[in-house]
Amino acid sequence: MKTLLLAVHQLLRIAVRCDARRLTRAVALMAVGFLSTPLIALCLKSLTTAAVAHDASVATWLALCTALLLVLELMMNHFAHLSYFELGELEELSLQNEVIALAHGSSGLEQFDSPGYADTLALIREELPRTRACLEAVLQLGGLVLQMALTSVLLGLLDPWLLLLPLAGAVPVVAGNRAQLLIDRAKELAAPENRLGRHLLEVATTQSSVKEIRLAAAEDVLLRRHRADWSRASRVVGGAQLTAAVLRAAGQLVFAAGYGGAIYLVVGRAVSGGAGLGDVILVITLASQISLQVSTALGLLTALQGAGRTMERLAELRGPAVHDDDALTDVPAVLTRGIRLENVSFSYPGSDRKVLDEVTLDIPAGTALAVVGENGAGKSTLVKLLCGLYRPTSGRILVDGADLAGCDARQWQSRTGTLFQDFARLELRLRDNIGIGDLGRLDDDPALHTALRAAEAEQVEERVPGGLDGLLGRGYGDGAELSGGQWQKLGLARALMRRRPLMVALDEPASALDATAEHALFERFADLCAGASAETGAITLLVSHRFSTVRMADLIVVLEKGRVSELGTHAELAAGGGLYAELYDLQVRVYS
Ligand SMILES: Nc1ncnc2c1ncn2[C@@H]1O[C@H](COP(=O)(O)OP(=O)(O)OP(=O)(O)O)[C@@H](O)[C@H]1O
Repeated sequence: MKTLLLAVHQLLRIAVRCDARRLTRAVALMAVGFLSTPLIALCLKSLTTAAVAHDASVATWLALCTALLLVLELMMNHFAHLSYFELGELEELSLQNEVIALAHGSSGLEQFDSPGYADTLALIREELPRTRACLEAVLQLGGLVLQMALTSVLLGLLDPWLLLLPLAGAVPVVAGNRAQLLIDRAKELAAPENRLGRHLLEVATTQSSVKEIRLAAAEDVLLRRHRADWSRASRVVGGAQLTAAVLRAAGQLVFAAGYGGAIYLVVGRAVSGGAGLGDVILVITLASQISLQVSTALGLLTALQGAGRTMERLAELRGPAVHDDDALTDVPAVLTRGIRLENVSFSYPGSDRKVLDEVTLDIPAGTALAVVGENGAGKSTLVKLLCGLYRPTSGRILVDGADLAGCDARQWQSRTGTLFQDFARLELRLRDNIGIGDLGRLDDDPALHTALRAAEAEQVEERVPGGLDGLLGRGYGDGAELSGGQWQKLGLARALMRRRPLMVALDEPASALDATAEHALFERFADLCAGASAETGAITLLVSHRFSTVRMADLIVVLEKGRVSELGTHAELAAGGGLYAELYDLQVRVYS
């Protein structure tokens, strides 16, 4: 019941916010349409009585009234639909906007590491299109309540015992409600299997993975796993569906008994002379209407119960608001001292394993710092912490002496340009791919071209029909397909769009580039870093496994199992005989 009321409240609230006048018109039209139905039964009763009494003129008027009410019953819902169907679409849009806002409501990423959060988000995404029809369900349910109230009055006036009939009608509604709860709970239990099933389907059918799956002939393995996951999920949901069907049938049996009892009562009174033929017609008509009302209400409640669950899930997403609400300090306009990591340790949410362990590191303003280390050493994690996407589990990150945890993270992020190792391939216009790096300059073609040049990506633009306004990828349209290296260059151009950055962090920016492109990129890049450093004292952070690039940095830090094992210039570390020297020698030998 709470879930249902939540759905009704939220859907009406959003509709009022979207267009209160249109909603009022729809409610009025629906009310007229729904109230017509029991009035038809009343007219039929009087019509029968007039006909039995051979009163032709009253019978004629009543026949006209019945016809008019029938027209109202049929037409009002149709006109109401014209008012509320667009409202339903606006509701869905408003909820979609809220989901996007919630997913990005925090500057951090912690919530995305929780499997519960992922499940909730996946379920909401799946259910949202269904909310479009839910405003109609709320209005119809309101109409049914009015209809039921008028029906009860008419039955009660005839015989107070007949008031039991609408009560019997409530039994299948309550049973249906319970049944739906059982199904919802089962769906939640099966959510992880369903999520895995959907993911396997995606893995097996998306272009990026399909070639390797085919070469490995792994489709059978995936199919078997997919089938096993779905059948585990459907066993859980199937069991609940069966119990729910039994519950619903029991509720409907109670109503059928009430229906038979009411007709038996009024026919018995007619036989004994206590009621007229018109009364029998009234009860039979109203009882049939109640039967229809009950089955309609069951369908509507099911839809609204689902919408209520979606609203509850949205409330869950609103719940874990992540640490953006404290009094925040501004980030400095320019870096004078630099960034200091002070005993920084970090474990990902839900894990005790320290990915970074007591890292202490001074990065003076204007420094180009390279971070090296073996796979899994914690390099990308360090970048994410420096971007304010995660907070250290313990220790502090100081930006010119101010704790990053106390700074306005969004402001800090707006002063950092970052290319992640798993950079986004935005299957949108070329312009969006770069312009998202500085939304204020999305339509500033010269700025976009400068970023493209800086990332050595001018040729990518030439390759895209329509240039900056051309579509990339086949996500939703027939866009240009790019190579991995070309996508990476766009990611870099995006990172370089930031104006007056305080930190530019590039995580493996050349992993998909050929040697010539890499060399050209770093020559251009060194100039850019020098410019940014002179302007704002910006720090450049480069994560790379390629020592030809790393050696150009002012300072190099080596991470080993989340700890700083070496720190110095290339010359110092190469002569130091540690892991850096070992990896550097190995790479020089391999390439020579
Ligand atoms: N979102 C996450 N949740 C839990 N653990 C994670 C997450 N991301 C990374 N890790 C773990 O943290 C450790 C460090 O990962 P990270 O990506 O920082 O390493 P890296 O040094 O950048 O490695 P590579 O050179 O392979 O890119 C790894 O053991 C990884 O499994």
